[in-house]
Amino acid sequence: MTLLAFPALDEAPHVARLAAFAADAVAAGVVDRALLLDGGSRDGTPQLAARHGLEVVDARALTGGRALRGKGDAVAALLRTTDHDRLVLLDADVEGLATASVTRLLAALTRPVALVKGVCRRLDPATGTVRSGRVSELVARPALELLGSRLAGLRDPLSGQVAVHVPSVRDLDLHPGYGLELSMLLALEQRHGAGAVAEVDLEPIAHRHKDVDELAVVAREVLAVALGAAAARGASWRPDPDPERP
Ligand SMILES: O=c1ccn([C@@H]2O[C@H](COP(=O)(O)OP(=O)(O)O)[C@@H](O)[C@H]2O)c(=O)[nH]1
Ligand SMILES: O=C(O)[C@@H](COP(=O)(O)O)O[C@H]1O[C@H](CO)[C@@H](O)[C@H](O)[C@H]1O
Repeated sequence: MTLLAFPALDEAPHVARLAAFAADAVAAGVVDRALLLDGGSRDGTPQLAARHGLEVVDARALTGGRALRGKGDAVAALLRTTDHDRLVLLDADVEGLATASVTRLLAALTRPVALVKGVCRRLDPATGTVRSGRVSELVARPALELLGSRLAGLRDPLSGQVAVHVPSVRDLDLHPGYGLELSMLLALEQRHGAGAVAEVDLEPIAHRHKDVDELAVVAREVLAVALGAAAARGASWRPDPDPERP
């Protein structure tokens, strides 16, 4: 059984689109259930979703009322409590995807793959060019390279558009905030090898772009995961300082 969830914190402007997306995906039989995973919105997101007929799960109810520490905390709570064996996550603010994107993610979720990352090329409306996310380019991929991870070859390591095999990821040690994506990659690689992760191309997307101050918070949390992984490798581990240079 397959669940589609939109992790959302204060995403009211996107709710009508998400409700229509969810209805289409269920009607097409691509997923069995779809819901908005609310992380404690204060802008009326859950109420608006309910009015549009989109099921809402308050992530705080999944943690016994404990305050949430971020997206990773909400997603981990859903992973621990769902009885669906496949979960598709799509960021609530990402526009440009279609039901076919979900189909493509799920089609690649066959053993030994436990996590399929959707490559989300950002469409820059000003120039018409596409690129990956800034934290992916500047923090996550360099960190994966320095850690010697085979996953450094991923094109969009921090993509929030993913399909996962729930039993393979539900007890992984996941970062409670924006480090969720990198922590899931590294924990899966450690347990099952890099072959547990696959990537598929999705449509070019548009989403809200944080300014540098906001993005620094994301980068810090992603870096915290990388530093934790480095520490776990022990004193004998040394990064190759110039892995890319001739
Ligand atoms: O505490 C949080 C923070 C973010 N999000 C959601 O996680 C997704 C990705 O977050 P955001 O857009 O802030 O990250 P970005 O993609 O801009 O780095 C979005 O759907 C957010 O609404 C969440 O559910 N809980
Ligand atoms: O990669 C990134 O730099 C950020 C921001 O992307 P942009 O440079 O604003 O397109 O977005 C990603 O990282 C977040 C934190 O892990 C994820 O939650 C997003 O889904 C992902 O798109």
